[in-house]
Amino acid sequence: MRIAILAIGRQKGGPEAILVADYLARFDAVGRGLGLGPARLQEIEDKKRVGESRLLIDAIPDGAFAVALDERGKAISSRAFAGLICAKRDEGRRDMVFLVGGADGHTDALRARADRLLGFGPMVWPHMLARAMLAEQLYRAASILSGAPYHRD
Ligand SMILES: C[S@@+](CC[C@H](N)C(=O)[O-])C[C@H]1O[C@@H](n2cnc3c(N)ncnc32)[C@H](O)[C@@H]1O
Repeated sequence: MRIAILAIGRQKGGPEAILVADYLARFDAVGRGLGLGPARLQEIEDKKRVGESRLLIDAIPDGAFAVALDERGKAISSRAFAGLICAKRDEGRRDMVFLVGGADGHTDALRARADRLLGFGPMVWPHMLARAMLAEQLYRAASILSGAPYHRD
């Protein structure tokens, strides 16, 4: 199952970009044996929130399970997150995508389109940091599913 982070904004270099690239490469290395990956980051740019959310919706591949990252979303444990990815893979989904908004967040239309709203708690995180946190959780999920000792409860 292919994974994509569809994210508003472009980042040229910087610590968050290094973290995203590093964790997605680690995800691919562990996920290869699990039927997971490749994982990619697709950056999308627009200047208005409505336009941004529309571009994110349009970038969702047909049949993909879409998870919108949103501070209003439900927070789940890393093991539950791994379980969600595993369940979508086992359903035979070809794509799972994660939608990260810009400075103004997502529209109601995007939230309605998403199959799941995922929160990292009620605090608002910078969108570039949210990407990096998500990439780490993807790697952690793959490690959990592979039985590697990276994750400790
Ligand atoms: C700066 S935040 C947008 C905040 C905006 N006030 C809103 O209403 O969503 C940019 C993006 O980062 C992600 N993000 C920020 N904090 C988050 C959190 N606590 N949980 C999940 N995603 C978060 C979301 O994808 C959000 O659209």
